[in-house]
Amino acid sequence: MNVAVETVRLEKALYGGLIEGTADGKQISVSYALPGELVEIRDGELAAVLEPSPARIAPACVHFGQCGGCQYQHASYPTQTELKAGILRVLFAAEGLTELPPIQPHTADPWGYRNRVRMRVAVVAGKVQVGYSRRASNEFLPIAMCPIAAPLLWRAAEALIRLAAEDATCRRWLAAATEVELFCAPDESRLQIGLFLRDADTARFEKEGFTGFCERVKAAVPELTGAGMKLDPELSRRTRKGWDGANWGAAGLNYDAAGTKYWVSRGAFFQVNRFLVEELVALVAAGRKGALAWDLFAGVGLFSQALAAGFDRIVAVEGGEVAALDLAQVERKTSGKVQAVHAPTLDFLRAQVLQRTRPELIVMDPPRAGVGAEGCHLLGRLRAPELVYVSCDPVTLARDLKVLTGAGYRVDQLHMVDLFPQTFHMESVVVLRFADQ
Ligand SMILES: C[S@@+](CC[C@H](N)C(=O)[O-])C[C@H]1O[C@@H](n2cnc3c(N)ncnc32)[C@H](O)[C@@H]1O
Repeated sequence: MNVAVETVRLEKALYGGLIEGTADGKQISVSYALPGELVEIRDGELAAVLEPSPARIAPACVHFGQCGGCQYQHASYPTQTELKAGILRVLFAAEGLTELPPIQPHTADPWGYRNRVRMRVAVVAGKVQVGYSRRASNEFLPIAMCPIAAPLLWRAAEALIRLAAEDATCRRWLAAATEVELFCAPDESRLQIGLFLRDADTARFEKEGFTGFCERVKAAVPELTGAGMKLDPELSRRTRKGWDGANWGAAGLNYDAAGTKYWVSRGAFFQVNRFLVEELVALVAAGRKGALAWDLFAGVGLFSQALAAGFDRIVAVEGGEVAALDLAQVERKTSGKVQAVHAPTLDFLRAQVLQRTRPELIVMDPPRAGVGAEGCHLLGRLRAPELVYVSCDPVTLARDLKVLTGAGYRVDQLHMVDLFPQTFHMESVVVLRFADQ
């Protein structure tokens, strides 16, 4: 068998975790390396680091390199943020965006930061295990630690494994699950569990027993305040067997951040980094004032509620079912100052362009797909004095910024908020102003 071995001096970080260099005139890239390193690559994998970077450190997790979750644990934390800022600049430049303000990094403790994890559940050699997907595959990887998760989340995961080994009811429930989602308050005082089941019939049959399962978990993890179970969404889609599932205790949790209590129902989106939510909110609200602001892709109203301090009225648009219900509660709580609209952002924008509405501020925080070309063109026609674009995907962000700058906006501030340390993911906050302002 021919084994391809190459010795390469690596030069630059690519989005996704790969580091690229040139060997024999061709570009070659590899994971778990760093710019400046001389490495040996065998069949596309890092085989040896011949000259390590001074930024290389020992990874903290025993699963690093096998687990699909983290890509940067081998890099010192300051290096991780430099790599991300560099990648952002390269992605912007690829869209012709070169005359930009400096990127301001925002960081916090890079460990134990996740308030939510979604783990796979599988029975391996007769034992219930939790884990993630193995890197670049769909194979189940059982795990014994997850140092980026809040300690309570991993303690709860360990309790579930233990209960499955000791207790027949717990074993039945967990053996029927494909995934478990654990979500906690920022101070780890409260925990929510969501179980996703592989088998609708078992789930229906067992519905009565769910309370018993939750009570056993509560005895082991006193922070548990609520739990729910439903059919795995993927399975439910494929088999078209929709089912409501069962619930125990509170239907969500009050998440205290930036001086506000946010009600987050089980299953609704909430920012995942418990140490940086306040900083993110501060960057978006930043003392901004006016008569009307829009919060597009509003979730449970994280930014809307902060904007309520400075604006007379906030229109918050959310497309997801669960978050939209929470947002409707925010409308009641703020006596209508925050107006909740349950609609896709594009439908909302199309209608507003016709009505020629012009808010002073538009905040938008889309999922990875970004705002998209039509949305950006509509924003161009609206000519809002200020846009704050919060993005979790720098590729779609760069694509959208190209359209927005082409439509008359200019980039005023660029922030890289490192919501996802140890991974290649990054959050960006871009402040844009309409060019005639
Ligand atoms: C990244 S989250 C941001 C939520 C919120 N801004 C926050 O910080 O908590 C994106 C939100 O957009 C919603 N969403 C996704 N696609 C949408 C669409 N086409 N129109 C409106 N909302 C959408 C999701 O349900 C989710 O709540």
